[in-house]
Amino acid sequence: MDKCYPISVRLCGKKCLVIGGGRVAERKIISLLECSARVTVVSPELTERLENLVAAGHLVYRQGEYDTDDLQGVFLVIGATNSDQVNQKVAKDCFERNILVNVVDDPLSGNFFVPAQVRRGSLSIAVSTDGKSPMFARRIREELEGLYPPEYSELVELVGELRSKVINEIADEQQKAQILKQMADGDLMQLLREGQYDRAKELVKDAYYRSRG
Ligand SMILES: C[C@@]1(CC(=O)O)C2=NC(=C\c3[nH]c(c(CCC(=O)O)c3CC(=O)O)Cc3[nH]c(c(CC(=O)O)c3CCC(=O)O)/C=C3\N/C(=C\2)[C@@H](CCC(=O)O)[C@]3(C)CC(=O)O)/[C@H]1CCC(=O)O
Ligand SMILES: NC(=O)c1ccc[n+]([C@@H]2O[C@H](COP(=O)([O-])OP(=O)(O)OC[C@H]3O[C@@H](n4cnc5c(N)ncnc54)[C@H](O)[C@@H]3O)[C@@H](O)[C@H]2O)c1
Repeated sequence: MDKCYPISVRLCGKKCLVIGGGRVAERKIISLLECSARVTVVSPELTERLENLVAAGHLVYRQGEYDTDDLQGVFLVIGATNSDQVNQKVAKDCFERNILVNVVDDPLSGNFFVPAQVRRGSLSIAVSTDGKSPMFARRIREELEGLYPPEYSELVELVGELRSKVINEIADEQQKAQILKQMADGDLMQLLREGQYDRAKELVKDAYYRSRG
């Protein structure tokens, strides 16, 4: 198979459609909602958690079986029914309309996979085996969770904030590049490996304030 092209897609406000309302659909819907997508689910029935999300107004529900008309104005689709035939039809309809589609029971019939991921605020680490072994992806994700604990979230925010300042405040291109490099240099990674998060933050701030005199 050809290599997949990894991207991070912004789904804020985008209309996403999930076909099927079972366990797998639930997992995918929750991660779409976390990315502020506008999600519609089409299924004869829903899990209890999905019912609660509908009742709370976080999710639009069309009760019934998949129909091609459901694809109108949709940016991304997940085919998550337990019927291979229905999932295949969803994939075919999406291909004809150039819509992004993920098929949960037959990876190669869609045009994207959903990777296992570690989220630390704006830092995301995605693991995919191109559908070859979801369990292997899960195991690697679990290992990465230990290597990149929640403290990384604050650090990434801090680096992002100071990076914007450097870009706005410093005109000299060479000096700019040098400070940005210092803000993420070898010592920083060593401190992080040792779990010294406060000292790591100080190092980043120092690199910035030294540059400002
Ligand atoms: C990463 C994660 C994200 C998510 O789903 O949101 C995800 N699967 C996860 C878990 C998981 N899935 C399965 C098991 C049971 C053990 C096993 O079978 O290995 C476990 C383990 C568990 O549950 O812990 C069963 C399974 N999965 C797929 C099939 C169909 C097939 O392979 O044909 C079957 C067999 C169904 C059956 O017939 O029973 C297919 C896909 N699953 C994918 C993603 C995509 C490929 C990702 C990649 O490139 O590696 C892909 C292609 C579709 C897609 O893009 O969604 C999530 C990690 C959660 C985490 O991080 O903990
Ligand atoms: N991608 C993954 O990570 C992964 C993991 C486990 C299983 N799977 C596969 O995913 C599929 C779904 O698994 P599940 O545990 O969520 O199944 P499930 O039986 O819990 O849910 C299936 C849902 O699809 C709905 N549905 C059936 N026909 C429909 C139609 N015509 N239109 C709309 N909705 C319809 C059902 O009402 C139900 O809500 C299975 O085929 C399973 O083999 C994938």
